[in-house]
Amino acid sequence: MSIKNICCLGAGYVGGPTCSVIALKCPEIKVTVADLSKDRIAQWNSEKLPIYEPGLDDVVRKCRGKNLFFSNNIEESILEADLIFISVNTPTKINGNGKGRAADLKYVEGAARIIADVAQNNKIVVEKSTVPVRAAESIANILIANQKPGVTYQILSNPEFLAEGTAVNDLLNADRVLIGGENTEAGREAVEKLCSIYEHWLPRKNIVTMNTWSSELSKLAANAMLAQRISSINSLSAVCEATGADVSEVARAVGLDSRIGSKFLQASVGFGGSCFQKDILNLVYICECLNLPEVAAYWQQVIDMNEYQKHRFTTKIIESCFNTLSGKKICILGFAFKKNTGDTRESPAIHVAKTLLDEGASIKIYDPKVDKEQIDEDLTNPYVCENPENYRKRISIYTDPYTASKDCHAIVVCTEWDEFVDLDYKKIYGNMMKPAYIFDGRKILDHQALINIGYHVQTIGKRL
Ligand SMILES: NC(=O)c1ccc[n+]([C@@H]2O[C@H](COP(=O)([O-])OP(=O)(O)OC[C@H]3O[C@@H](n4cnc5c(N)ncnc54)[C@H](O)[C@@H]3O)[C@@H](O)[C@H]2O)c1
Ligand SMILES: O=c1ccn([C@@H]2O[C@H](COP(=O)(O)OP(=O)(O)O[C@H]3O[C@H](CO)[C@@H](O)[C@H](O)[C@H]3O)[C@@H](O)[C@H]2O)c(=O)[nH]1
Repeated sequence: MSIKNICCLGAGYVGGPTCSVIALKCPEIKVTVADLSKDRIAQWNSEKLPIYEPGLDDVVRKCRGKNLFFSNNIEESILEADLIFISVNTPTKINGNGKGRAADLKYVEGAARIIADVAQNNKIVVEKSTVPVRAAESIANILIANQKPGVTYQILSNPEFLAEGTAVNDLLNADRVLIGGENTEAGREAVEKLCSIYEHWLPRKNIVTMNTWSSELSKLAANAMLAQRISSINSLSAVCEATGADVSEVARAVGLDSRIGSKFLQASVGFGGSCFQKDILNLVYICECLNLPEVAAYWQQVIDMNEYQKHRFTTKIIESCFNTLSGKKICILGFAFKKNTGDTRESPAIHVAKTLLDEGASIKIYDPKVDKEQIDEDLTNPYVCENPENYRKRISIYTDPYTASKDCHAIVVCTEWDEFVDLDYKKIYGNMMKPAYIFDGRKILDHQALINIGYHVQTIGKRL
């Protein structure tokens, strides 16, 4: 029997867009995205979705209320479903064993327990969250230990590779879909059923099936290798600054080798986002637990290089501004971890803002998609600052870049939003303190044009 009813536990950056695209491409399947959070579900059911993703509004508008539903009724959604995606968050543990490195599987476990409690008939349970290798075994253990008579489960691994800011396009045109399952008749049958969903819009050759543990590890490996490229080019950006080479030219030359390729070689203030750091730390932890310390140290270096890059960038700002920021006003352009998203998780802008605040500066922030409340939460939570009021009185948030930069000593570009490229930098210069500095952490501006206006310009991987 083919899949008629899908439920997804977790209406976040993955569950929401993934299920919206499934609903769009599989009109005969009822798709319900269920979440514990009342606020999040209310937003999914409103005109303003909880996440900003280009193209997502259209997809949701086409399907919502027809075959796509967002609900807090988790039990009912599970009861009705033939196939259940677990798409809950798997953050880095903040307490206990593996603190600061291991993935916290409490939400995955919670989801498995609800399924075990509620299920009355056979279910295919699909691990979509990014998890440590062999997590599917833990899910299976919970389900089997609580199994009701006549109910059977198949657990599949189906990691998600979408990137924020391009999620809809990534889902519609996925390079590959991975599906890991058991090599038994029932396992292969479950894999086929999941394949048939993706085959509504992707060619079969893009759907790769493998054993469950390979599928789980491939997700961590893909993120580790993508982040490794960024850390590699960022490490070379330091060499460029010290020698007079230009990292964009080096990246172009290296990327033209078809064995290397040109993607993910953009030097920057450092990578951010909810995945790279978390997933590499998870990989490092797994390697340590497997008694592979050399492998753990190898991947840890990708994170260390990212920290070094963020630190190098903020040090450059402080040193350029006569080694003191006390009483100075600095404008931060961009707070999201990359363009075309409002997500700020692990954004390098948080590191930049914190360092500038700790140096005594006042900061004026503009980002086209990040809410004021989010910035306040990011900069005043206990992991970032000890005295929120001391920070708050020196943070202001603006809805346009011209007011944000007025009377500032420096502008720091933290996110590569397209609109920052075409600002009227002459007008901005006129309203800034002199000497006026620009620190381009994303290498998106026309540096020579800025120098001609009168700015002091610094960027990554190039001496100006
Ligand atoms: N964000 C990305 O771009 C991305 C891409 C690929 C993979 N991933 C992985 O996908 C997973 C989800 O990431 P995300 O960014 O969507 O997280 P998120 O925090 O945006 O969303 C997770 C949602 O799960 C909900 N939730 C937690 N426990 C639940 C339960 N028992 N039942 C129902 N809902 C529950 C939370 O309330 C939250 O709304 C993570 O493992 C992440 O590593 C993320
Ligand atoms: O050449 C580059 C490419 C990216 N970045 C930065 O790296 C971070 C991550 O960017 P990106 O990978 O595009 O976005 P994510 O949404 O974090 O997506 C990554 O993490 C997801 C979650 O696991 C995976 O599904 C995706 O395949 C993987 O690309 C951002 O801060 C980017 O600015 C650079 O600095 N230089």
